[in-house]
Amino acid sequence: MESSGSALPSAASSSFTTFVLPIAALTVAIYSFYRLLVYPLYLSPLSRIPNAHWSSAISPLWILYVRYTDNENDALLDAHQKLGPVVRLGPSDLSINSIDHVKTVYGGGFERTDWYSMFDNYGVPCMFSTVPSKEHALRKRMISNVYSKSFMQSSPAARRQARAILLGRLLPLLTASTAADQDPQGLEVASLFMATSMDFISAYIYGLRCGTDFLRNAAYREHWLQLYLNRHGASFYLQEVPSITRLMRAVLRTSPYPQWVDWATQELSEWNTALYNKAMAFLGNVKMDGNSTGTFNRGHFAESPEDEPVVLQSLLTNLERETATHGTDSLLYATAIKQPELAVQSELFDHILAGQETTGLGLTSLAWKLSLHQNAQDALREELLQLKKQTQQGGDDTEFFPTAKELDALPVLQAVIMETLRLDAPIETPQPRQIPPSGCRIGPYEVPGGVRIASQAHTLHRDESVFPQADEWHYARWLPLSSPTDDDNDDNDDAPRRAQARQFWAFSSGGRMCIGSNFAIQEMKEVAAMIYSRFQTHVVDDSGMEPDEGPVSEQLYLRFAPLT
Ligand code: HEM
Repeated sequence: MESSGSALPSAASSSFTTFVLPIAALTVAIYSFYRLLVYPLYLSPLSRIPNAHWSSAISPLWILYVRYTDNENDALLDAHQKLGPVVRLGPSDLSINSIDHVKTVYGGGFERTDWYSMFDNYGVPCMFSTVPSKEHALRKRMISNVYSKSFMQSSPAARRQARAILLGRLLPLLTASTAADQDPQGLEVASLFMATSMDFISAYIYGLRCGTDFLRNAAYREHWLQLYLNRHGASFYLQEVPSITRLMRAVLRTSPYPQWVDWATQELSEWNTALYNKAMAFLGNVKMDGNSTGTFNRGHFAESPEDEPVVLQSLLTNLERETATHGTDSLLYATAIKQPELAVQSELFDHILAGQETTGLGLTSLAWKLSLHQNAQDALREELLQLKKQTQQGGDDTEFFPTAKELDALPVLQAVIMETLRLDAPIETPQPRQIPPSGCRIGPYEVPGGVRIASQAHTLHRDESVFPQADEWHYARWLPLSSPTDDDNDDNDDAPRRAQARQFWAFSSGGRMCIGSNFAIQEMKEVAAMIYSRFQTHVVDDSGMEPDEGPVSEQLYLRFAPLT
C-alpha cells in the first residue's frame, strides 16, 4: 500500500514531463511561429504593403537601428523611391509619401502618439505634447489668434520688436564685421541666426524688455546652445524605446543616456522660469489663483508696444476665461487649471524651443543658398531696392524697414524662402500619428487601428513628379507665372504650381500644423530684407553645412560686403 501510495505522484509527474510539457512547449512554439512569422508575413492586413527592409514585417530592429544612427531621411527616401508611396518600416509602423494619404492622416485628425510626451515641460503637457484631439484644440484656440498672419502683420508689438532686434542689434554686428581690421574669415552666421530667432520669439512671448538679448550676449548664447544640443542625446531613447528606458530607470536605477542630459533640461527649464517670472513681475504681479486683475489692457503698452508680452497675455487671459467658465469640468482641469503657473510655463517654453531652432536653421540655409546663387541674391536685392524707392524710405540706409505687409507682397522674397524651406526643411523628419481604433484605408490598403503612420517633408519635397530636379535649389519654381524675373515659365499652365503648393509640407498640415508658421515666415522676410537691402553676402566656409540628420551643429561663415 505504501509503495502504491508513493507511485501515484511519480506516475503523474512522469506523464506531465512526457506529455503535457512537450505539448505545451509545442503549442507555444506553434503560436509564436504563427504570431511572429506567419501572421505578420502573410496574413496581417499590412502584409500586402511593400517592406522597406526584408525584416520589416517581423521585426522593428531595422528601423530602430536606422533611427538610432540618424539615417531615417535617407532610408525613407530610398524606400519610397523604390517601393512607392506606402511602405512598411516595422511590424506596426508605416511611412507614406503621397499628399492624398497625408490628407487622410493629418487632415483626418489622427492623433499623435506618446512619442511626443518627451515634449512635456516641468512634468506637465503643453499643446505640442497633448495627445487627445479635443484637449489639443482647446489649448490651440487660446493662442492661435496672436500667431495669425493678420494679427501679426498689424501688431505694433511685433513691428517694434523686429525693428529693435534687427536695426539695434543685428545690423551693428554685421556692419562691424565689414571693418578693414576684422578677420577676413567672415562671420559665423548659424549661431547668429539662432540668436536672432531666439530674440524674436522670446520678445513676442515675454516682451522685448523681459526677453533675451542673445545677439549681443554671445558667451551666454553659446552656453545655452550647448545645453540645448546636449538634450538631443536623449530623444532616441525617450521616443523610440520608452519602455526600455522606463524599465532601466525603475529596475537598474540608471538611464540609457548620460545624466547631463537631465541637468541640461533642468538648467534650461529654470532659465525659462526666470524669463516668465520677470515678465509676470513686469505685468504687475497678476495672480493666477482666480483673483486676477482680469484681462489685460493693451493701453498699458501705448508708449512702448515692444514691451508687450503678447503670447503670455493671450494665454493668461484665455486660461483664466476657461477657468471661470468651466472650472473643474474643463477638459484642461487636471493638466492646466490645477497647475496654471506650470502649464503656462510649459506652453511658452515649448514655443521658445520650437521657434528658435527651426527659424534659425531656416535663416542659415537661406543666407547660404543666396550666397551660393548670386543671381537670386541680385533679383532679391533689386526687388528690395525697388520697394525702398517706392516707399520713399531712402536717405538714411539704416532706417529702411518695410512693413510686414509690404514684404509679403514681394514675389522673389517669397520664392527664395519657399525654395529654401522645401529643400532644407528645418523639421524634415517623420511626424508620427496613430491609426484610429476603427482602422482606415490608405490608398489600396486597409490598415488596422493602432498602427503608427507618418509622413515627412524630406521625402514629400523630393518627389520628382511635383518638384522636377528636386535636389536643386531653384527658386523660380515658386515665382508667379507672370513674373518678369522668371525666364523659365513660358507655359501658362499653373497646375504644376498648385501641385507644388499643395505638397509643401515644411510646417505640416491639419489641426496639428505649426502654430508659428506665419511668425517664422514674417521673421525670415524681415531678416532677409534687412540684410539684402544693405549687404552682398559671400560664402567663406560652408564645410559645416554638410547634410546632417543629427543634432543641430551647423556652421556657416559668410562675408558681408556693404552695398556701395
Ligand atoms: C521655419 C520655422 C518653423 C518650422 C519649419 C516649423 C515646423 C513645424 C512642424 C513641421 C510642426 C509639426 C510637428 C509635428 O507634428 O510633429 C510644428 C509644430 C509646432 N510649431 Fe513650428 N515650425 C517653425 C517655427 C515655429 C515657431 C516660430 C514657433 C513659435 C511659436 C513654432 C511653434 C510650434 C508649435 C507650438 C507646434 C505644435 C503645434 C500643435 O501641436 O498644434 N514653430 N512646427
